[in-house]
Amino acid sequence: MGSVGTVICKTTLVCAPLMAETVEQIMTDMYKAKVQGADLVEIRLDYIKNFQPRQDLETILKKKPLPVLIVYRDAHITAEWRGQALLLPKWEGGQYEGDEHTRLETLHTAKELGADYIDFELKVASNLMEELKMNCHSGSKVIVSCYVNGVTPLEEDLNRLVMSMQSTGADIIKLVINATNITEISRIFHLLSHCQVPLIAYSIGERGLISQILCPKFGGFLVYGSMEGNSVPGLPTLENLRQAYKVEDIDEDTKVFGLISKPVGHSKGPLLHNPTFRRVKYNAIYVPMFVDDLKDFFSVYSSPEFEFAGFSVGFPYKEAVVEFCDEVHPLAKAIGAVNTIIRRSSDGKWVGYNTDREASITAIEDALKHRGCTNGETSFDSPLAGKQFVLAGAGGAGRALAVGAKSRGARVVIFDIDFERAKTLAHEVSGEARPFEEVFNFHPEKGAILANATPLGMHPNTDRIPVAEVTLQDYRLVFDSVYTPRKTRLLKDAEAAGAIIVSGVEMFLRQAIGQLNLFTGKEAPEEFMRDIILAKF
Ligand SMILES: O=C1C[C@@](O)(C(=O)O)C[C@@H](O)[C@@H]1O
Repeated sequence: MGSVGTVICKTTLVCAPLMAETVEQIMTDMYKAKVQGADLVEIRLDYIKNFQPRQDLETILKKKPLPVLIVYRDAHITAEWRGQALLLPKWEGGQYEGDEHTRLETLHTAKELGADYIDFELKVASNLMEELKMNCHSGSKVIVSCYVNGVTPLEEDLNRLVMSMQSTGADIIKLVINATNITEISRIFHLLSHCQVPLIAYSIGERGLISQILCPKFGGFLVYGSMEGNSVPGLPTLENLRQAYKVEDIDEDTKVFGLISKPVGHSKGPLLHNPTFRRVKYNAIYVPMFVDDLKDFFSVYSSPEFEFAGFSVGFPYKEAVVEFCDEVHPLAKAIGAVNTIIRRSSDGKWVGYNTDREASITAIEDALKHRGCTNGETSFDSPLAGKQFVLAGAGGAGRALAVGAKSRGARVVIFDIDFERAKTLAHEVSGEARPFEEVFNFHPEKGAILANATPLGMHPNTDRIPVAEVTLQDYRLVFDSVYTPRKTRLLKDAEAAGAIIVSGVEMFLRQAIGQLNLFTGKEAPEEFMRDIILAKF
């Protein structure tokens, strides 16, 4: 798709919205935004207290270290699109309570004083355009903006809306939606690829994040990034745009990979995969994809026009995603869970893999070996052989652990809140399922291994552990597949009880190494990836 559209902008700009209450603070923030990598700033005049239009604009525009986009939002502004009230999203919401004439006069003054861009809402733009164009001796560009806060219009309706915005004679168009499903973002990608005028188009919120990060691939005019310490909900930070995603390096040929999960914001995948792609000189980007419905997601994004090249699959989709793969690697099939999908370049088919199994089991084995817990005569025997392996959670991650432990000769005991699910998995690994109610009274064999594959312990449930604390002393090793936080409460308690502990970070790193090999077809730089993990966690 990136290749078929009319790509207007060669380089997408990064813009920091500033909402300070004093002109002094705006000046300070402008310099900070520049240091943090912004190409321009959007200044919200309506946030300035005791605003003196001409005087304050002169101060701001005379000394600006970066190009400036001026916005002056009315507190009551709504626009009409097909009879539906269009309200502003919160961070874009206006503060100005005065009369409309003064507001528009102020925007004209900003233009006259040399603001680089001025934003007019669609509702007022049509009447103003003639006047603005006649008065075009200043170099300011006019942005005509519109915010759709209700249901995202269908593609034809969005096209019509963009055309009506275009017909105002705007230099640049800005359209903001509030997507309730990631599939709605595909409409933004279409618009960005095909619009004849420079376009700023994105959705706010967690489901909309990809519209912002991938905007350079589809030729968007600018992307917003919030400043450090000033983060705006639903916007990426300047730091992430510049350092993790390096949006300046994204072009229409950049391959898109993403993590399909819900929730997704906790993942450290983008911080690990993106620098690694650059390290191995692979033109790709890895983004969080907040997915509500796998069927909808694949029905829209399987289309080759979006050029999505592969996915990591996280909680809670590792088992359900199997049916959306055209082929599944035998190992993943045996596990019944997929955490990696790639689009095979020869035929465009989705092929599913599992890199969790080896990642988790080798992390546990290496920790045991490191502490001298070998088993059997030769170093080829797994230290897990013959051990009791107690597993909490029989979902996607639990399946990988159970099948892995069984392959190493361990005896698996499974707890899951869903007893049927525990029984099914136990049957597959010739293990034993126990009702969840028993988990807090369950006393393992001395020297057993405990693995948590439930989300307990992960934010926001950081205080919870999946077994009774008193039983922890019986375990030789405790593993937690949760990796945010690095040391969960389970691991802290287990360490205090004398067990060897293995953090989910180790599994996370190893599964990502396996994924990177599959994503790029190149050998993953393991030391480089390990160093990132050490620095970022
Ligand atoms: O379990 C995990 C973690 C993960 O979901 C993440 O949070 O980045 C990514 C998955 O590939 C992996 O199997």
